[in-house]
Amino acid sequence: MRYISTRGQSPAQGFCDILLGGLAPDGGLYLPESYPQITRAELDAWRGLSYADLAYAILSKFITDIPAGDLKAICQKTYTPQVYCYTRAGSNANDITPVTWLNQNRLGLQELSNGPTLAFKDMAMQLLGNLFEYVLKQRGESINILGATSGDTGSAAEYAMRGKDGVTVFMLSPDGKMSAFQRAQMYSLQDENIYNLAVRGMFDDAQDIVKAVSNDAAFKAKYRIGAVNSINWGRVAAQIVYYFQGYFLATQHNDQQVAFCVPSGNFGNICAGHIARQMGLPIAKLILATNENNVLDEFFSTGVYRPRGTAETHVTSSPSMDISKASNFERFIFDLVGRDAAKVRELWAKVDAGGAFDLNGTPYWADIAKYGFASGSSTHADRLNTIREVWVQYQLLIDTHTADGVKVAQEQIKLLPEGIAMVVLETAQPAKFAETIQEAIGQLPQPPKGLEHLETLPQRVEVIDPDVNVVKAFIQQHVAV
Ligand SMILES: Cc1ncc(COP(=O)(O)O)c(C=O)c1O
Ligand SMILES: N[C@@H](CCOP(=O)(O)O)C(=O)O
Repeated sequence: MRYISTRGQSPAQGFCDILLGGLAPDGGLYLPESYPQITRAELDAWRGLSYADLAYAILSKFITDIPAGDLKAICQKTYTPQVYCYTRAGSNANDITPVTWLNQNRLGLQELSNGPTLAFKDMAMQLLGNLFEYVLKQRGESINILGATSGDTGSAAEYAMRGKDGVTVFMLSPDGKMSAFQRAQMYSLQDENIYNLAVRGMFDDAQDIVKAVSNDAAFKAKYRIGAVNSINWGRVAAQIVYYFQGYFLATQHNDQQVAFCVPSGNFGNICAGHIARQMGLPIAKLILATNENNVLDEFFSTGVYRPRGTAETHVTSSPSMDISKASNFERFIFDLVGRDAAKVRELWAKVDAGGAFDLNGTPYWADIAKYGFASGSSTHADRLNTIREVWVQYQLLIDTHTADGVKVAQEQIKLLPEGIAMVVLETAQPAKFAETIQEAIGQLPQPPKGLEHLETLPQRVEVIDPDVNVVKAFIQQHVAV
């Protein structure tokens, strides 16, 4: 399998090369030359596989430059109930991402946050850590990861990479915008290969810095800069797997369809759902849920994509989705415009200059329905109501991001044909957002065993201005060349 850039001006490369490289040299994002198509016989054969075997079956279609035995061993090592151990009481830990039904097999929650940092990022990041280690060892190389987080990618990456030979992590986070638990998860790590930099700004400022560094070819090569955000195709590829698993757990046979509702910010999670659907997984609808930062809901409702600046980006109680410039959205638009890279370049010339684009009235917009998207958004009040309602009605505690998903799913389920189940992706555990949970139900969530004292540990973080040169200088000081 070869990978091409959404901007069309970089040579096609194999998986292991793009795994270490992140952004394409032309500033675009990598995608497979074409999506593998799943036959009905394959879908039938995959029903009932363990998560690790399913991951291997799917990922081996995308990763053709790692020997089959090695890739299988990496999947087996990654997807175990020991790694994904924070399962909800009563759920089957062997499913890795179990589905809990709220409403008679109609509305379900797929638990994606049972990994070490209690968010869905662990689903892909644990695999990425093992893939990095494998590829770097094969090549005798090292890598310096530069990432941006709004709360969950950072800790997931740091837990996946801590102590790994040849890997150093520089993680940018928005100063003061994450929850106390999220800050403690990252900043309490004392490992020598982990550096936390809190940027005076929002996530989008941090992500812009990551992209600017990645677009400086000479710096990137000299300091061996790699990516762990979902701009890295490896992240998206690994996320495809749980859509298949969710489908199998939510249905009895492969003639059925499922709708997924996905709490969204950077468009990485739902992008994986889009690709699963393009591969032939019977997904009736992909429903995108945003918080008050509703740029993506605006696009799917109007055809206008208008990323917003820091001043227009709200600090909300689902902070990991406080994103106004969704990097993965470019991958979807590449497909929507018929994989016309020149068109993507034209649209992103506007976006990169701080502008917007409007596809309404174009042939692309006329085609949008065939991709199966719907969308909605949620507010702080909605979030509190949803958390309270799910707690009172079902005795289940959900986090603030999942609550955004449940709120939108409840609106959209009315539009689905009977017999199609709606699965909301549960993207984090409530313990990460204790303050809002207390506001919603009047009591604090119970932190998982072993994590009760996390917030009392000493923290190590450097606060910096949102300036690419400051970040480059920091890397130069801490990396030997
Ligand atoms: C808990 C949680 N939910 C939802 C999202 C949104 O996912 P994505 O950015 O892939 O759209 C994030 C961050 O990405 C997150 O951390
Ligand atoms: N919500 C994310 C933001 C980064 O998203 P990514 O999936 O592109 O890494 C976070 O929690 O950090």
